[in-house]
Amino acid sequence: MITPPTGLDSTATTTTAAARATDLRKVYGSGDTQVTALDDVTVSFARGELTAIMGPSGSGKSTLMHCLAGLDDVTSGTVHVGDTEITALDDKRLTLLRRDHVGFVFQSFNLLPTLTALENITLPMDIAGRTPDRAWLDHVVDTVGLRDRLGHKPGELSGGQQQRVACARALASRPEIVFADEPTGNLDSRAGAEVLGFLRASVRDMGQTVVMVTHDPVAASYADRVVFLADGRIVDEMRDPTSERVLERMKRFDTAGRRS
Ligand SMILES: Nc1ncnc2c1ncn2[C@@H]1O[C@H](COP(=O)(O)OP(=O)(O)OP(=O)(O)O)[C@@H](O)[C@H]1O
Repeated sequence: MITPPTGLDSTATTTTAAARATDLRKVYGSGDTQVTALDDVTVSFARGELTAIMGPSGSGKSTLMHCLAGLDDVTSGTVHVGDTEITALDDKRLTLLRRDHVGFVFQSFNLLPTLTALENITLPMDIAGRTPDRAWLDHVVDTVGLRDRLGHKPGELSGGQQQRVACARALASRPEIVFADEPTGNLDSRAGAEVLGFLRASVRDMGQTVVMVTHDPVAASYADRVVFLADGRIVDEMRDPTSERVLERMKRFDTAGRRS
């Protein structure tokens, strides 16, 4: 196994969660239009695990991920990435933390069309003025199976290959944690399975930590753990999920009300 990513600070212990939220509250708007998207959420994401976040539409999944990743501010409560309380950082430090310690995979790939696959993969590090660790980059490229596609532009790649480029980009700088927002939402089931297999492998073989929002019970079955949200609260969790058990649990939201 390749050495797992290191913590944000050299004193971090391996028992520290890769990310955690405590009493997290997020309220949008005010007065009549006020929406409580997150209602005192406390949750922790252990290192070296793939966690899926599931729940009905509007339950707060994206808001939770955005707050955990420092992409959205919080109304109250705290978020830590490794040992760093990101809710206490000013904008400049938060930007640096996101750049250096957090990886992102989006539903829409978010690749630059004029750059090759390899240039897309190394772009965040190029911007940060960091030299990629060659051995690590090779390992990532081989794991995603892109070696013979590195010179291709996104338009010359299939959707699944583009998403694998996006995964490689997220992992190339060995972030503390990777957040994936519906990473298979735009892919057919075969390409989706490839991307999920790769995310799984990055956890198993590289010790990576991945948190993924998904609507798909099959995608969730790749996770070590599923966290279920409803009405902005964590209402359940499941370890070693199967797609059948996840589907059953999701059906209870439909039939027995959101807080079942
Ligand atoms: N920028 C915003 N302004 C106002 N309300 C918002 C905003 N973003 C989200 N919300 C509201 O917060 C709640 C949670 O939204 P969120 O997008 O986190 O849910 P979700 O579970 O990710 O939904 P979906 O599965 O449909 O993507 C919803 O009621 C939504 O309408």
